[in-house]
Amino acid sequence: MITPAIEAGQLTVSYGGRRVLDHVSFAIPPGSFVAVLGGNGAGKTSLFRTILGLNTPEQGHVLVEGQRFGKGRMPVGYMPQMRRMVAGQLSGWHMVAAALRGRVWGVPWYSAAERAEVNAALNAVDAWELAARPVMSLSGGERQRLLLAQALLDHPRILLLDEPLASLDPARMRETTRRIHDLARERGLTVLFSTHDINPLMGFMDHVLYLAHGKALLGNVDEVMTTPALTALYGAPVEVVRADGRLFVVADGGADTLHCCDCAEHTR
Ligand SMILES: Nc1ncnc2c1ncn2[C@@H]1O[C@H](COP(=O)(O)OP(=O)(O)OP(=O)(O)O)[C@@H](O)[C@H]1O
Repeated sequence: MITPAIEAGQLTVSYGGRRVLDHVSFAIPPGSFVAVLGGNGAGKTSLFRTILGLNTPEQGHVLVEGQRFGKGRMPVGYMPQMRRMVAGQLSGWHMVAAALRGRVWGVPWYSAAERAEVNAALNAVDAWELAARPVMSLSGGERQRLLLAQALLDHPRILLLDEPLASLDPARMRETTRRIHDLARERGLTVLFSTHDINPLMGFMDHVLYLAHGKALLGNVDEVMTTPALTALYGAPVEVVRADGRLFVVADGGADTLHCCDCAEHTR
């Protein structure tokens, strides 16, 4: 049997007794491109942080290529949500370089191999022109590219990307998704890609991992994005609507769009 890239077994994550993930189990096949969906507070970031070993599960486990985190070097690149990013006078190049493994903050010397690795990561996301610019002068989309370059350092086999489409306009969402998809296919990477809008990922993702009310459902788009499947997951009536070739998940009553088009670009 092929070892899953990521496997959760009865995974339970709580904060102060409040369960965010409640006995969640799934197995992500290696090399797959997975959209991680769910409304605000559904637990997407918590899941990523648990995979990275930054949260300790209350119960259950999560395995990366069959191992618990901390057992040897983990092949995982992480792109955090941009709102957690601290921008400053640092140039784009130095911001990416700061994420090199084993770097001591503030030490300005880089080996030739480290410089080559940073340059390669910047080139891979087409961000070479951002290398000399102060991060604080960059647009949201440009900062996203630097965060993605950071995640590519150290040759990961798995990428955890936390809302890489936040703050992008609709055309850029599609372009960014395509860039990540093509890069992942070229390198054989497994990608977990959290987003509030599934539509820019249409045609790119292999699976959807949908989180709601502490539970998770993994499958392909046609299995997960159905009214019965999501109603069962939420434990309350929701409707999956297709309109103009786009997918919407709407709570019963119509007013509350749970994800997709709750992003600023689509609610204006
Ligand atoms: N360190 C923490 N301490 C206490 N509660 C936390 C902590 N981290 C997250 N939470 C809570 O856990 C829940 C899940 O948060 P999480 O950030 O994982 O959700 P998310 O799906 O990524 O949300 P969003 O789409 O809004 O980014 C939220 O209610 C959040 O307030």
